[in-house]
Amino acid sequence: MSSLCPIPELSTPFLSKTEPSSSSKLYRKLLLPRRVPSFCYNPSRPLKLTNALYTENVSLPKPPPRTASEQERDSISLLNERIRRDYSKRDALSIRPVMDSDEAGRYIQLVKEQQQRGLQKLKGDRAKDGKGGEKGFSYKVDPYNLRSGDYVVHKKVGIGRFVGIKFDVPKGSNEPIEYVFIEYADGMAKLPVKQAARMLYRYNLPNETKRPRTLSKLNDTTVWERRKTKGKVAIQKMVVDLMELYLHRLKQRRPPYPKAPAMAEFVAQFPYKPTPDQKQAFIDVEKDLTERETPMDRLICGDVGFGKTEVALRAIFCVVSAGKQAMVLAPTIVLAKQHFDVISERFSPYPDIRLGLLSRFQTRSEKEEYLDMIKNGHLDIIVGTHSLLGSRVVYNNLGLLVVDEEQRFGVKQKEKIASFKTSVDVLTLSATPIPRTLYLALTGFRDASLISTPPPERVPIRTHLSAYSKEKVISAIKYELDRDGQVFYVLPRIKGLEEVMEFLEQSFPDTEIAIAHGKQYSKQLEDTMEKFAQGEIRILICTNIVESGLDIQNANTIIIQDVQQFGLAQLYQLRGRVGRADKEAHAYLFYPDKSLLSDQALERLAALEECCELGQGFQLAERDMGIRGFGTIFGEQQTGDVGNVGIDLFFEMLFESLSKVDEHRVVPVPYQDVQIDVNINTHLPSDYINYLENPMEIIGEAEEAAKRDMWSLMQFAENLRRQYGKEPYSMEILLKKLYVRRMAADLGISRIYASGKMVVMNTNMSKQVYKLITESMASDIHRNALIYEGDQIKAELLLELPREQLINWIFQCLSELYASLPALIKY
Ligand SMILES: Nc1ncnc2c1ncn2[C@@H]1O[C@H](COP(=O)(O)OP(=O)(O)OP(=O)(O)O)[C@@H](O)[C@H]1O
Repeated sequence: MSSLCPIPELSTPFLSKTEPSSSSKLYRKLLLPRRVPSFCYNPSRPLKLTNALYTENVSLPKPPPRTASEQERDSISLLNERIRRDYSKRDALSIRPVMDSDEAGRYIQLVKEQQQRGLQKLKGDRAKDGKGGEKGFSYKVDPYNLRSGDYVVHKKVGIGRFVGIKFDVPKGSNEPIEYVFIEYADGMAKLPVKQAARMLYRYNLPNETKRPRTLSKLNDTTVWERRKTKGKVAIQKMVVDLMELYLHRLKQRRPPYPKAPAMAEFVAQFPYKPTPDQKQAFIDVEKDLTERETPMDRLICGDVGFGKTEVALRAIFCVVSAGKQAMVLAPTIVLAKQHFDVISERFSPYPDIRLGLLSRFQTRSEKEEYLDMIKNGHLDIIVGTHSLLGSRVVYNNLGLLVVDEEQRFGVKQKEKIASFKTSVDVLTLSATPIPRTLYLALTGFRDASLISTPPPERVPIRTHLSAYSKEKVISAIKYELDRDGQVFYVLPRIKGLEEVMEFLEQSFPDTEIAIAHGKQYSKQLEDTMEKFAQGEIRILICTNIVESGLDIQNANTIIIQDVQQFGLAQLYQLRGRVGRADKEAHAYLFYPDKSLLSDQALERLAALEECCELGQGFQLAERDMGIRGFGTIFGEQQTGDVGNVGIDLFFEMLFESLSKVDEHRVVPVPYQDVQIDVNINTHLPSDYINYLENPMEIIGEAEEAAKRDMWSLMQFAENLRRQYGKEPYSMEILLKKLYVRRMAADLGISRIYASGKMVVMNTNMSKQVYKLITESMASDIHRNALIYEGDQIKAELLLELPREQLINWIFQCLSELYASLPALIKY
């Protein structure tokens, strides 16, 4: 038997303890050659050291393989893995705890007030609406608008399939009333129509036919409840990430820009009268730059062609006038070229402002020259694609980054863009319109300016919906070519493009026609697009790759074949390709044959035809846009959670979560103030102590790591295991106690003690937070044992547990509570 050796405890003296036999295998590792120097965890450089350990991994003594049961019961590893997952996600978002709770409290209040103003405006809008009804999003369905087969969501029961509406006689009456019949996995439900209108949500967007994984069960709603909770927590996490990013950004500092004296002149050179939304956006951006001390991170959101560019140009002028550089980032070289041309033109009266376009079509030496000019500050405005984000591009004095269509960049590039946000001002332009409702609800979370009205002289696009006919295609194209315009011809698939090409080449033999689709080599595609932009190609036969981006004022006819295969939002975006100047534009929507379309599809298309007024189509597609807009604002968090609960409930939960952001806040307790009154007196086996070499130091470092934060503690435990193998039971309990204290501190629990079968945790946690946390707990065992009473969380156990088992129980219970922490604001 191992001899036992007392070690100074963390807070209580060690107790002699015999190791359980199951862990005796673990001691085999003690026979392995020892690593010299001994465990070298350096509390002042924990991250660096971990990396070093990672890379040195090969030279470490390998712990003996662990049995399945050892692995299974290793709750520390499970917790560590989860923490690592959560942290790496937060790391990618550059979220770091940066403020104390008072400071955070003030910011949260600020965000809350801004949001309240947004919601107030929304109410005002509704009043203006005159009907008192909701404009924009309305969550509930009108049962009479449902089609047999549509998926619906009942908040209490879950996802079912709508069958129909029929008269039936309710119990205890002989008057038949109308019922909505819904099929569930285990039977049919009927709901009086009035009730259905209150209780039902749609699962899909109007023209989507996504199938849910399963239908819910009428007689067992537990699965549905779980899904709903999962959805709620996921949404809550997104909101918190957004909030934390915002708080983080508000901490950054830079001196405000001086108001450029030449600005008035620059403004006067804009040839148009700005729309009211543009005016507001100009004011917003100017305030961000010249009045605020935090770098700007503003989104300019508006439909294609609504005049976002001028907002960016004025920001550039302000920054460049102060002697700083501005970078304009576009997702493709064609768009970069487009921006370059516009900027060159607008800045032509200012020859001192030097402008460059970095493109991969440049020769190596040209590129080198450009890079040198950027580095030496000889270029003031640099336009280009993601190549501008590369490490070879060294800026001299970068002040502003303008990003066009950020959602079209890759993950790595977005991360790079995010990293700029802490030091330079960033203006993001997005052509994904955000529904006003969503925008207002999000006010306070992200700075955005909405341009929702088109420039005045824009002429509505004339939309023509009909069955496909070659004659109609020819006459539409002929009309456009005769007025020297250009034509987009869009098909839903690559297959079929060639066939259209043949037909058009025969009909218009002297016209330059080309094909563009996403599977082409990028060089070929960009060449084609460039030629189309230059007017060399007159007809572009393409897939929906033209859906966003291109601004070709001379292309004013778009033909969309097999229109039934496109989503409403897609059609809306596609149609927006044309009508970007003051010429009347035409959109021809062709379906193959009426008999092949469902009534429903036809009705929806007809709605698109009727909504030809500018902005009206937008209203029609608003809900659909909501999801994209949401992605734009949130940086495309996975909206996979939509599938769990359906679209309408998702948005309802989102709005609820947004409006309750300050309620979901946990104020951590300083680690030193947390009292764990469960006396564990353990002795570590002497073999292990000998093996550790410097056990007292290691224990001290463990405590230091726990004091610092969860990440450090996790790293400490992982390093310990990597170096010395899985610890013996007594050390595991010791570590668990540290974890318990750390988790308690983060959860706002100041004291944990046991009194008979009762475990009591004193906490500052609010009831709402407690509810959110416990609802999302994975195991019923812990959840069912917990009760919230004022400032205490209590658990009644079945029997009084021995102290080590009690620590195990508390460790498990807190680990589960801790899993919800990412969904909470933690300052
Ligand atoms: N207030 C205005 N009145 C009339 N025309 C305007 C106005 N503002 C901008 N324009 C013109 O409208 C056209 C489209 O504007 P702009 O390119 O800025 O749109 P955008 O919102 O940036 O679109 P995209 O998403 O394609 O980049 C340009 O030719 C621009 O000069």
